[in-house]
Amino acid sequence: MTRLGRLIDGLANAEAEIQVTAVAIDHRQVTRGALFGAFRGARFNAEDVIPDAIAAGAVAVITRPGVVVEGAFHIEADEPRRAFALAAARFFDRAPETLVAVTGTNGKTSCVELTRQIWRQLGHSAASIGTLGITTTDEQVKTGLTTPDIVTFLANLSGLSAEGVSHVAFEASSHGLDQYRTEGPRVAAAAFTNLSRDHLDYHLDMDSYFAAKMRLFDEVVAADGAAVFWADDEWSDRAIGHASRRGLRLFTVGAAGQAIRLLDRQPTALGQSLELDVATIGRRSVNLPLIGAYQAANALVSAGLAIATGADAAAVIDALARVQPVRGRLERAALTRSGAPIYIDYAHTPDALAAALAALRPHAHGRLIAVFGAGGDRDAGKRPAMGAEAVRGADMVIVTDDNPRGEDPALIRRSILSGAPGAIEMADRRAAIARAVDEAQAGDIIVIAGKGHEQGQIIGRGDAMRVLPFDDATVAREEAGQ
Ligand SMILES: CC(=O)N[C@H]1[C@@H](OP(=O)(O)OP(=O)(O)OC[C@H]2O[C@@H](n3ccc(=O)[nH]c3=O)[C@H](O)[C@@H]2O)O[C@H](CO)[C@@H](O)[C@@H]1O[C@H](C)C(=O)N[C@@H](C)C(=O)N[C@H](CCC(=O)O)C(=O)O
Ligand SMILES: Nc1ncnc2c1ncn2[C@@H]1O[C@H](COP(=O)(O)OP(=O)(O)OP(=O)(O)O)[C@@H](O)[C@H]1O
Ligand SMILES: N[C@H](CCC[C@H](N)C(=O)O)C(=O)O
Ligand SMILES: [Mg+2]
Repeated sequence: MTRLGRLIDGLANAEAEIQVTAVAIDHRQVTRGALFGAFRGARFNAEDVIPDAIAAGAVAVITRPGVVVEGAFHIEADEPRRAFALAAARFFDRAPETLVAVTGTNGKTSCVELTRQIWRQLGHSAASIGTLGITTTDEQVKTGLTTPDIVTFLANLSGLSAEGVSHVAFEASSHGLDQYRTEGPRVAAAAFTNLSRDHLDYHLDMDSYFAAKMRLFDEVVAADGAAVFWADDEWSDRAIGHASRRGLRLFTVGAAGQAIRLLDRQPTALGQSLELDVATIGRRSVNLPLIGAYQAANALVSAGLAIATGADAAAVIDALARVQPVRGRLERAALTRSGAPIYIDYAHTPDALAAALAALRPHAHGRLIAVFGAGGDRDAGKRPAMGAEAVRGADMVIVTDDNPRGEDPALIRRSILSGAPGAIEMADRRAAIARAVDEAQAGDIIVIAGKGHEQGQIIGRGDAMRVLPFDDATVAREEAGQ
């Protein structure tokens, strides 16, 4: 319980004394004494249910200007989601001391997980929040979204802090940034991995998509904070420009990086050796136990985040030699009877597919066989480009289903196939995996992309939506006879 005056500045005496017992953004979760944020969304307009929220006990309501609120104190704000987030952050009060955020089209989950692992090796109590859920040393709890809604986010940060977690890395998705899902607590450092086509169903064009991500550097990270950039992406310089204009401390990593320069990278059987030039400590060699250029990039961004928030650079670089693979990201799940390894990867964009195939290519003495699809009710324009990257990077391509949601799966496959001449179509994902297993010879590699850690196929939308249990790694093992 707290005074409204502690959550919102500049209130008159009477309003400042209103007692607030909870914060909510869904009218079905409003309890007596709640501060309610009523927002217009893509599917629902919560402004229509303000009377219900007040009947349920809301004592104050934040909305955009001009909305009618009767029977509770009304706070009008041009950016109501932001105003609510800032008030809610004060309500929850406590958050881990060191909070860092990662944005970018691909690599967010990998980076928050690797950053958590590095911190843990350095002896900190650390957690990550993102697509995999909330991960601590002891457990993983699912949230359903990459960036949870603001109330879930703040409540979890408060809970983690109460459990003694001092360091948290979280994924800032473009949807999350656009909807102010992570405002409020002090973010000490923010990182950018890369930008390529995804989510244009929501953001409409690449410039708007980029702009949504740049809010992380323009507004969310603390003014005296740090910004870590993968320097080798075609969008990196523009992103760095945002951080420079804000006066953030810059840490660039990669072949063009200043803080950690990647001098050389050589694949080894189970990983890769990296030659680095690290600011303040000089040249270092490290054996990273993860394969592929993209995983080296994510490891360096994660190292950058740890160093930028005060960790000892030499200890951080040493920690890279002991990181564990990230679930569903180039995870080696099974071996076929003919001896071909089967990898599971979460590539669901054209760029990610290219990166995953490039990562595996040096390890394939024979053919690279790719099995993948594309999600329904998501950016449709990426589908032919995913097909094109698959036929460019693999020797055999099998197009199948991946969460068709409310769309006709045959049309999704047809769209992918329009960019993938010569690809095989197999609607049923298990049958597609079985076909790949059947085809693979010794020396070949199979990659099953798009679902990574996911545990189901999402079919239908709205009330008709169902999730059929499906785990690529389990099916791969079963079809390989393991
Ligand atoms: C497009 C999108 O991002 N939608 C998310 C967003 O919706 P929205 O704000 O438009 O909400 P809405 O459902 O229209 O409702 C508007 C408001 O009314 C409230 N409400 C709603 C219903 C009701 O009965 N009463 C009520 O008060 C809601 O709490 C909300 O505040 O906020 C909702 C509540 O937090 C989310 O559930 C919803 O996620 C949908 C299900 C979703 O699929 N989101 C995906 C696309 C997403 O966010 N993905 C990103 C990136 C993925 C990645 O690349 O990793 C992610 O961060 O996960
Ligand atoms: N740095 C990178 N560069 C290019 N591709 C990458 C990079 N990191 C990851 N990928 C590809 O993207 C896939 C997803 O990686 P990850 O889950 O870390 O990204 P994400 O940004 O969290 O994705 P999402 O938007 O779904 O949350 C990987 O399986 C890989 O195929
Ligand atoms: N976070 C991403 C995951 C996509 C994974 C893929 N399996 C799909 O369903 O499209 C999204 O919601 O767009
Ligand atoms: Mg993610």
